[in-house]
Amino acid sequence: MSAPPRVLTVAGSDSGGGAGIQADLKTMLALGVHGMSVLTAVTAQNSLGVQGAWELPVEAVRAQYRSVVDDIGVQAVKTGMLSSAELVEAVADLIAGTDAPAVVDPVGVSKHGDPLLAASALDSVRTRLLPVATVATPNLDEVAQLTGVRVEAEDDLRRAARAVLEFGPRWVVIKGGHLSGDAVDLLTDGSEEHWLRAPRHDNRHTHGTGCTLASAIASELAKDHPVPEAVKTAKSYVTGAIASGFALGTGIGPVNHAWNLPRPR
Ligand SMILES: Nc1ncnc2c1ncn2[C@@H]1O[C@H](COP(=O)(O)OP(=O)(O)O)[C@@H](O)[C@H]1O
Ligand SMILES: Cc1ncc(COP(=O)(O)OP(=O)(O)O)c(N)n1
Repeated sequence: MSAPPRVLTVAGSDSGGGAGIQADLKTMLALGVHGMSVLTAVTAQNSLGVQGAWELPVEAVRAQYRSVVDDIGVQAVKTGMLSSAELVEAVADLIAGTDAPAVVDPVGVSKHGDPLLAASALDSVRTRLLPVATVATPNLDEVAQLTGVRVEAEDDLRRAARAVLEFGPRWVVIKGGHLSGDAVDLLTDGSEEHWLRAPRHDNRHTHGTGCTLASAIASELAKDHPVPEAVKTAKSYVTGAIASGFALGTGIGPVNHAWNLPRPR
């Protein structure tokens, strides 16, 4: 049996299993690729928010990355919570030396408003990480933090995309998940535009949406699909996962990563 495409997530752990490394690996399994992980931080997290976060030393992050890439190899990399400027810069350098597409989810804060990136790391995201991204996937809060552009309506998405592209990613997906009405995202490389529209599901259990979309894009890129096709497939996957997100704990439950499998939960 031949090996499936290999995808590496460089991200933090969510003890509740809805976002972070756990969401990434579940997404990768559901989309038929071999998921691997470089842990950057550990969070104590549940349906109510983040109760604590601890960063790993930069040498532990580098060592995990080298172990995976030098022996097993990767067809795509995805980044999530990177926590500090030092980790952002180390990961940007590692990606720059890897011959594989990189999906950068510039995670800033969790859905509950808990910070997952130090304010002092924003400049490193702009100048070191975004330039090595094949696809960057900021949400509207991250767009505002990184560029100062405030998106209040679908009409603002194009301006937001241009502002992010100034930092050098090849493509950007501006996620309109925090607007009202249809869930509309804009994918563009500055010349092509793809508007990705899905019905908004009135389901409060949406923990992990951003991690899931970015990991799904990385999984499809690892299968050698072009960026627009990869993002469209990823959008359909995350939409299905949101439609069947379920209650866990007393707060916001996770999306359902298994919704597309032969025996969904
Ligand atoms: N209620 C919803 N119904 C359908 N799609 C949604 C909903 N909320 C978010 N999305 C979609 O989920 C993906 C992740 O977006 P978003 O939730 O904004 O990311 P993040 O988790 O980084 O804040 C996007 O494709 C967005 O359009
Ligand atoms: C460890 C960790 N990484 C990333 C996030 C943010 O995940 P996201 O998919 O944006 O989902 P929400 O937190 O917004 O529901 C996280 N919470 N934890």
